[in-house]
Amino acid sequence: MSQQQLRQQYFNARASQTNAQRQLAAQQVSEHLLALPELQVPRTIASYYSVKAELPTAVLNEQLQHHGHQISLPVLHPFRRGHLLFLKLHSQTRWNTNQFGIPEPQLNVQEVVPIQQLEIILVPLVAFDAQGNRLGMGGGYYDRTLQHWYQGRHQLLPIGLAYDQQFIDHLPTQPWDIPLAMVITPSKVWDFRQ
Ligand SMILES: Nc1nc2c(c(=O)[nH]1)N(C=O)[C@@H](CNc1ccc(C(=O)N[C@@H](CCC(=O)O)C(=O)O)cc1)CN2
Ligand SMILES: Nc1ncnc2c1ncn2[C@@H]1O[C@H](COP(=O)(O)OP(=O)(O)OP(=O)(O)O)[C@@H](O)[C@H]1O
Repeated sequence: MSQQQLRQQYFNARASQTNAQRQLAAQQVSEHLLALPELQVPRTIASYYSVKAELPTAVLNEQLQHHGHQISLPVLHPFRRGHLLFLKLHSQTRWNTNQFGIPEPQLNVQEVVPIQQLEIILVPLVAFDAQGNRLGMGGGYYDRTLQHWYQGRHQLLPIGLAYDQQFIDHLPTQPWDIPLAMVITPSKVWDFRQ
């Protein structure tokens, strides 16, 4: 099956969840995440603003903040095409909608969190496999973000958030794909680190 056919199939799997299933799944994923040893001290975390059929992050982001973690959200880079910036989320955050219809904090250099400072990055995905490979929306945004992390040697834990139905045994990989360290679903915490 082609990458595009896989994306369509798993896009449909994600979309088939009812609202009640989505909220329950988000709560279960949130509990697994907050229980990780890595989150027992305050962390600098990049999350995402969920849209459409994605695993909802609104409650999760609030709970993370409530536990003392600093949350930032992705913003499409104004001139580096295909790249993301991460901006702090707080009660005064002003919002824009990007070209994909996704809300993002208004660009303000003072709110930018350099990738090198991020400790954990929560990644949306369409499908993931048993090696931690990820199929995304096809923009390559997270591949580019994680590549920065790979090249610098700083610690960053990329964690995918997903429904159980997004699992596939084996995804075809591309040379630029960088595997996730973990994926959290309602029923399981997948840890792909040795
Ligand atoms: N919530 C969320 N934020 C995110 C991502 C994501 O996947 N989810 N991204 C992950 O990279 C980045 C944005 N990348 C994107 C890349 C492509 C499309 C896209 O092709 N959208 C289709 C609509 C798909 C649909 O039918 O819902 C489009 O605009 O035609 C969207 C986001 C950064 N922020
Ligand atoms: N590190 C990189 N450097 C240059 N180009 C890249 C890099 N990563 C990805 N790309 C380009 O981005 C395009 C989309 O990649 P891919 O289909 O793997 O995206 P994705 O991981 O599904 O999307 P996203 O991360 O936005 O959710 C590819 O065609 C590739 O050319």
